[in-house]
Amino acid sequence: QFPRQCATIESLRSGMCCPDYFPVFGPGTDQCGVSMGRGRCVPVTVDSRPHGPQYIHDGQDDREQWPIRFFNQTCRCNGNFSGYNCGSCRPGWSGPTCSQQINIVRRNLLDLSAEERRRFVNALHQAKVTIHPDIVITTRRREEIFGPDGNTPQFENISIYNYFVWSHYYSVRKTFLGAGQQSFGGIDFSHEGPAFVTWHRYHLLHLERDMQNMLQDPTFGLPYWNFATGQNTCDICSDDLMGARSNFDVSLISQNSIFSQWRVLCENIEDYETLGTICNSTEGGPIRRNPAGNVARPMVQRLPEPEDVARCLEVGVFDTPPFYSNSTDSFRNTVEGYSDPSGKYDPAVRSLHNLAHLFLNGTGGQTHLSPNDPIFVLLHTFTDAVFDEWLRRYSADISTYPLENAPIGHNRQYNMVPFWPPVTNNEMFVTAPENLGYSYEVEWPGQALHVTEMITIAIVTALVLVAIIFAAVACIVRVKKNKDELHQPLLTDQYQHYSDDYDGIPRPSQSVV
Ligand SMILES: O=C1C=c2cc(C(=O)O)[nH]c2=CC1=O
Repeated sequence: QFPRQCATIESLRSGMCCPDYFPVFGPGTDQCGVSMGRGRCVPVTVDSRPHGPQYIHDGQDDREQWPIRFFNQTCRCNGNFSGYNCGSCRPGWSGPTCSQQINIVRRNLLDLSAEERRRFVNALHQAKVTIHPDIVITTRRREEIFGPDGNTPQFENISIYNYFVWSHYYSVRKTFLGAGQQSFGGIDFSHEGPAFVTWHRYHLLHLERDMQNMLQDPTFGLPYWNFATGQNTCDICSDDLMGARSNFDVSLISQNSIFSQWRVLCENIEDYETLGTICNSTEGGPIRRNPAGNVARPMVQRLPEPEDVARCLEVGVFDTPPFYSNSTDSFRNTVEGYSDPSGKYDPAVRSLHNLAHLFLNGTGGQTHLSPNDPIFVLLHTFTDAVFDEWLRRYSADISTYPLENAPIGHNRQYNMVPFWPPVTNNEMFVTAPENLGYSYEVEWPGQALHVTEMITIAIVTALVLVAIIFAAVACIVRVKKNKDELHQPLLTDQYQHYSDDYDGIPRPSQSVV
């Protein structure tokens, strides 16, 4: 969450986190790359608009008005420069002066060749075991951050992938209210509100960027898992991808997969909640996964259908009051999966993103743990692809993204917790190819038909058919009649009489034809 350079007593005491970019003349001489015009150190801007009624313990949580409890000065970078010291480029830009535009393609995992699959799995594993070069995590709440002796800052190193896991945990952890008191759970900075899509978008961008740097490959793109194919099986759970099922334990991953060796972070949730501690980088047990195996909840033994995605994309309003998990006719609540795919809120329903999580039935289905299962990455890139398609179809209409009164952390201008440098939800509400330098190689299912539409189409088709039959019959009758007329004898009775009488001499009452 914070740059290693800022994890010091001095930095915390001063509230300033503006690391040098290229300090030729000693520490503090090139804060934010100021000497080369990359950026400068400025006060942090925080969202101080009111939040919704769900959170009732103002003043008690370090994540309020993020990141002001830790730092109040940060780098603001110029142009396309970006990052904690303005040493990197904004998404979509690369090169030494960040002037080259780039586009990363995120592809369907199942479309990757055998070699591409192998490289992706290896890259994930490398991220799991490589210490993050820039970021450290806090392992205590702010009031305990100076350590027991008041002089030992409570930060830890963490691997690149484990930082991805930890940042999700930190965004969903409960508010500690004191020893002996129950922690407060009505708080979540990344789910059940409009920031669901923006937060997870940034979360993925961060991992993708970290992996690009680790691999020294600026073209590396995260693939996606289309979890809405109409099949109710985990089609990416094979040993060349996310790992098959173990033959020895239905809820473990096969030993032929490297992911069977992964160990999960943030398991000791009861400890964190009762002791007021924070998950650290210590790993625990293996990933558990039992797709479609939750016999106690048959509703989550299936995956979403392609029509569910098509229908969800027809919900044209981004979010609706109360901007929470009970919002109805809200695209965000529909793709998140608390509403049915047509947008109607129903407390008994789990669809799209939520259904895919619950289908995994194990580590990937528990919010504080879910990113430990690498399927999380692929499930969320697909969810982000749906969000991006929505942004394209509705011209990124932000008018229904609330500026205030959304659940805490979800207002439009709120800095997403726990990222550094500060980045607002607003900044992720843009079409990805044009603004963030990546796009999805994906085909969307056709427009879904509602039952009423299907009935209307059936009735209209039937009426048209009846009309065609009538017209055809009328046509046949008319043709037949015309034919009959043509076959009339050329000399009628009347003509015969006339010709019988005709002697070649015209008379006033007779005429020659
Ligand atoms: O990891 C997650 C697990 C989830 C379970 C639900 C649910 O609807 O019960 N939602 C989830 C979101 C997650 O991110």
